[in-house]
Amino acid sequence: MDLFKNFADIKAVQKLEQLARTPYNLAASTALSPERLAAYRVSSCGFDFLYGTQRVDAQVMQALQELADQARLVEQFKAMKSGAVMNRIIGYDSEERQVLHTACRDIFTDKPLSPEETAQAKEQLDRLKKFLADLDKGMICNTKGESFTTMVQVGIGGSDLGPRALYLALKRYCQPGRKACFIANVDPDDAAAVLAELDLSRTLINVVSKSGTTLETLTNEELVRSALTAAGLDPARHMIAVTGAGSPMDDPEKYLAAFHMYDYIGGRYSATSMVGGVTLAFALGYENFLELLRGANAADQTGEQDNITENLPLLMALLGIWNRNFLGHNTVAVLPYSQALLRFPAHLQQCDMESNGKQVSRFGESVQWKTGTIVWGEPGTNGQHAFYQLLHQGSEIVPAEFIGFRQSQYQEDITIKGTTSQQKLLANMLAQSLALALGRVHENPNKSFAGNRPSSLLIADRLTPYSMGALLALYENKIALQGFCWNINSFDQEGVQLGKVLANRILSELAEEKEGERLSPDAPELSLIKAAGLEKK
Ligand SMILES: O=P(O)(O)OC[C@H]1O[C@](O)(CO)[C@@H](O)[C@@H]1O
Repeated sequence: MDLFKNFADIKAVQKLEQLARTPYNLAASTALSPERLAAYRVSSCGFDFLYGTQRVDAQVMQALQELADQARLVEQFKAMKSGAVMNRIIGYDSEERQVLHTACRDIFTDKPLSPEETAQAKEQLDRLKKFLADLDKGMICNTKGESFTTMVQVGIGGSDLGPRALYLALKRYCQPGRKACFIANVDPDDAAAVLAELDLSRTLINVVSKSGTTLETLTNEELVRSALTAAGLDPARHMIAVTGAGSPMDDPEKYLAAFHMYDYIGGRYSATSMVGGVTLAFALGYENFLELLRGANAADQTGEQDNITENLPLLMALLGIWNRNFLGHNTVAVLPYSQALLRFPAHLQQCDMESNGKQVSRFGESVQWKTGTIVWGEPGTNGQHAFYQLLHQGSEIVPAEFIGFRQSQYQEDITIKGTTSQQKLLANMLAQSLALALGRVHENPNKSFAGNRPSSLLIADRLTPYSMGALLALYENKIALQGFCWNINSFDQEGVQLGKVLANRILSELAEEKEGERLSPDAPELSLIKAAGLEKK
């Protein structure tokens, strides 16, 4: 495909390499002038993005725009949204799929970019709306005629992390008498702890797996089924499913209701499909889920702008590439100053690292440049009392992405010494960004801060379904745009397969399956089973 180009062959890359020899010094006395902080600011889909505390200047910004243009990033993004087969490795066996999670939220126009897929998304939304209405009207209820109050989502990876992060972020908006819980880990204690808290008779179990083959999810499905049976309940009245059309789990007979997602939606990009939709709409209400989609759609539209100062996900992507490929920083910390976003960094870890943790280009060649960044993070201010020491004075420079909101969600606050808790929270976020940039000169070396450490700030008025949807899609789009720039396939995950194969071999051995399927006596799996003390006596 002539849209694909190797990163190293892009002219702007050489220019950026030159510029990276003398990057902007954030610790210089006049570095953070009012003019700079006002100029390095972009507003989009309800967020203000402040990047005056990144190590960029006008020349770098110009070169990053050239990089975007020469790599045809926006064209690739539009091609993705319009249904081009972006999930592929040319010349090799690969998934060969479209990448159309954006179609799930392109539902607010008469002219969606991918009409067929948006029609499928709308069909699923209509079915969900009807299901929820039937629950409200009491047409679907337990055997005693009582309503369901809780939905437990059983799924893992993309079938858990995004939906869970969004639910926790928006719990404030739960409908009265509704809540959601999540079981992901095959660790039986995960399920036991969740189930112990529930009245199963008032609970719906939502089993979510795109492939319908994931070991953890299928195991937990059986575990929950047996818990229902043990409680004298009929699983057929309590269990619903979300799965890929045609997957082994796609058997409506087994479930009270079943919803579909499609192979053109990657697991880690599926939170705005039925994978997130069923649980979120049950707990938060259908209208709030639509608001989330509206916010995500706004971020998808922003991603079509050519100019990096009008295209926030592109700007975020390019600043990340500047830090990764040109300034040589290996990790990025995502630091939400919002307790509700506590699992958002975990979701981004999958979304980003499973997408861009690749070393083969879309031409099937080994890449000669750095790709995916290590993503991690925790909410502030808690993180300040944990790992920020390393951010300020450690030998590793970690670019930080701060996220904050001017107002709290619950609006229950207290003024102490003239400021509210929300102001204290935000003051800390701004202070951290400044401290990283400016540093401090001190005669005692142990008390001095070198500064000149990059960060950016993403600020909106409030964490609502709309702003959460926008935030989610800004990051999803940032990640895809970075993958396009690195010329890697951000939409497959071959790197998770080997571990699954080996786990299955170990499990066959532990299950003492038939002779022909047992491991040979010198197999490393067998030696490790013995060394770990897991051998059957
Ligand atoms: O939804 P599924 O098919 O159960 O997959 C769960 C997760 O497993 C993975 O394939 C990785 O093992 C993820 O990409 C995916 O989100």
